[in-house]
Amino acid sequence: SRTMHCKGNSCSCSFEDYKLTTQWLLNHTSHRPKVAVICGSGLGLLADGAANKQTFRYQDIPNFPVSTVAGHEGCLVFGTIEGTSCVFMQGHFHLYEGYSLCQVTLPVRIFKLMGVESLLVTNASGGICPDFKVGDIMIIKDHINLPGFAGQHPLCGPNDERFGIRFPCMSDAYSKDLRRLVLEAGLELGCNDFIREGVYCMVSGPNFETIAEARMLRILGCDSVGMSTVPEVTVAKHCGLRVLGLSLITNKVSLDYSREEKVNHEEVLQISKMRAEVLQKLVATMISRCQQQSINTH
Ligand SMILES: O=P(O)(O)O[C@H]1O[C@H](CO)[C@@H](O)[C@H]1O
Ligand code: HPA
Repeated sequence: SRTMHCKGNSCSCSFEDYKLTTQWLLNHTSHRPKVAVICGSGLGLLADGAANKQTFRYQDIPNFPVSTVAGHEGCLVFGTIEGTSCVFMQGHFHLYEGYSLCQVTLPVRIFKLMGVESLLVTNASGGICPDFKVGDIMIIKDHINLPGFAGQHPLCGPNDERFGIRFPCMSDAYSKDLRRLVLEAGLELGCNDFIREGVYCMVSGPNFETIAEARMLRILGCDSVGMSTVPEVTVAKHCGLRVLGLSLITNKVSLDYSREEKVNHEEVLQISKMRAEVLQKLVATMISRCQQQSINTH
């Protein structure tokens, strides 16, 4: 059943909804993932390196939304990378698809209930920082939740203490340790000259920004802009997951009326494909290292 209860901007899936899906997955797979990876637009290939794969289509998983956007396969893939059990979402959900933010973030809470400890989120975004180039990988240092400012927030509605507290702290949403580890991994893999760090801003989409909007975002301190990730990260932080965010700069956002380039989704997917292999190596390295670090610190 697809039993989400949404009233206005307050959405709540009941604990039983999350439990039902979790139990269904636990009954259908023997994998017990410790790390979850959300693959952004065109980045489903990140799951390719996993061994002992078991794939479920979103439409076959009870309560799961389905992907409606090109570049999002709509599959949940369990597997292992260097002995670490993990799960990949090949495709994630967006506000612009018409989903409520509790549907968008439903998988995160299911991962938590399955025993996941770390979440690696990836996405495609437009570069606002003038120093960024197409193909750069931006480690997300922080975010701006623009829809959240307007009340489109996944934690609106009754708070379920079984997941987390009413007023979660967000000043440390992106783990400092994981950011350091990914910088080290990037250096070892020889991709440090296109790894950056910055602030990601979420807009609802689905249109790309006007030039005036892009200029506003730059003044607000945004380095890149996209239409996803922030709800999932917020819900992950609320329920105590460690988070790493990697944003692939697929286009430069126009900040200037004299520029003629016009962004489109095909270009976004093309750049994602181009960088998928290197991102795959980075993500694979991070899966084993972040789990190792988590074992060492507990
Ligand atoms: O889904 P992610 O990786 O964020 O992709 C980005 O690219 C798409 C637009 O081309 C939007 O979905 C935007 O959010
Ligand atoms: N704007 C918003 N979302 C995006 C962009 C962009 O320029 N590129 C990829 N996702």
